[in-house]
Amino acid sequence: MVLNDKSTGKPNSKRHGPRSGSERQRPELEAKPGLDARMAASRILAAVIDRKTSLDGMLDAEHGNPAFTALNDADRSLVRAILQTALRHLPRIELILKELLDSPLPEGARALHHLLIVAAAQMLYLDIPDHSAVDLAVEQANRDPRNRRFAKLVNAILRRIGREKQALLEYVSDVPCMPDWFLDRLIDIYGEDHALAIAAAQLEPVTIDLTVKSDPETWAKTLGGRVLPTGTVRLDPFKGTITALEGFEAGEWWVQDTAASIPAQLFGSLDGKRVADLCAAPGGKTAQLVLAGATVTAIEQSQSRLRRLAANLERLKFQAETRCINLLEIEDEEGFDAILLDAPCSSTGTTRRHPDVLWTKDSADIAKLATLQERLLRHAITLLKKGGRIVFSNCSIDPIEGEMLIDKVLADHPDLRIVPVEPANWRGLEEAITPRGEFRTTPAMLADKGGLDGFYACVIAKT
Ligand SMILES: C[S@@+](CC[C@H](N)C(=O)[O-])C[C@H]1O[C@@H](n2cnc3c(N)ncnc32)[C@H](O)[C@@H]1O
Repeated sequence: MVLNDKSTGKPNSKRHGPRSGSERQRPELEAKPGLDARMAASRILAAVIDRKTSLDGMLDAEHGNPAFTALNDADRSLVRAILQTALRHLPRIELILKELLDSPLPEGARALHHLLIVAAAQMLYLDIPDHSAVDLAVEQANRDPRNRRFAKLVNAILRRIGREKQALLEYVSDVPCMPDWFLDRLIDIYGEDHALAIAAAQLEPVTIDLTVKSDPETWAKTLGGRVLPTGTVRLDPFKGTITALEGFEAGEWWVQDTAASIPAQLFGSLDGKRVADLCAAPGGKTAQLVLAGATVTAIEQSQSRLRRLAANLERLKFQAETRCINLLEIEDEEGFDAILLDAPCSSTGTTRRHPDVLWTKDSADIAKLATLQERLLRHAITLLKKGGRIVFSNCSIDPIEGEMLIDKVLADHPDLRIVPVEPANWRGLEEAITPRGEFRTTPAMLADKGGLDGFYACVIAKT
């Protein structure tokens, strides 16, 4: 490898000034298959990294970023794959570019940075032929007045990536793919080995997990999956269309990460109980509560998300009362027998599926969300009957949104106590149960079975 070979080509300073007439007549708008997808990917990457916009909303088929919604289905899948890959491997790709550049990109050359990241992600981590990625990136540079003068540089850097791919991948193979602030935080919390295992786990392909209404063993056989300690049916690997699988139309199962299936199971039987699911949409846990025999009130403040929940319950042929309201406005004199509060959180446990999370949130966001969760939990407690149980959960791996928050609330409530989870009921997941009986999964756990999301769940009883 020639990492310090400075033959990468330089910005063409002659092209700095106003464009000549002949340049202006370039056939710039000639259609080039795949170019729109790359341009959309670069634009959306800019929104994630520079403007901290979450990826999910921008990749929504109807209301997403216009550059995305304008694409056909194949290009949309490609953009999704490019962005997930680029964000997952961002520190490694940035390091490779840094090594190959003679000098750092000019201050503010963000469009060029994003273009290079998008192209390099395809060449290094996706099955896209090098020549196609390079040609499209050069064309993309030529079409953007901000990047045109760097087209030769783009060409030179990307060709080197093509030539030296294996050595470059080897060179960055130990680099944890997380922002430093987050890795440092994980090391403080979990120790270095576990933190690095979490960083490695988020680069593994994600599995498809199904919660089934009944008989997981038979469904595992039917769908070619296996049953996990949570009762989840895991399809791994899965390629295809979920909605085409047997049992989807009939409403026999729903997609739910195995870690996300844990909190609602912690109540045990809910036969005849009146249960509130306070942050309910899109409804995976509402469905579990109905399945466990509860009469469920599903509370959700977002109208559009509540519509999704209603559609999901309809497919599953489940019934629940639904209310579109901020849970802080609810009063219930009778009190619920049980409450699930699956609170909005930093989602730092879901970076395998949502690699944008670490690039759109920071420690101040996490602290803010913890404060919100505390308010929600304190209010939820007022809605619980004496003798009732509340399960507090979220998909963060930061204890300030979990264990520490529970400590704070319990310190003010002598009438509340943690009901420890019984490890004997969770064979194969014992490592996820804390000494005082909470559930604390991280993406580094269940590694031999394909991993799981990071989740926190705690059962609290009111006396
Ligand atoms: C983590 S998601 C819940 C996922 C859901 N429990 C499931 O398993 O499908 C959090 C949800 O809480 C909703 N939410 C946030 N704050 C709320 C509030 N104050 N009142 C009601 N719903 C709220 C959000 O709109 C979001 O849909």
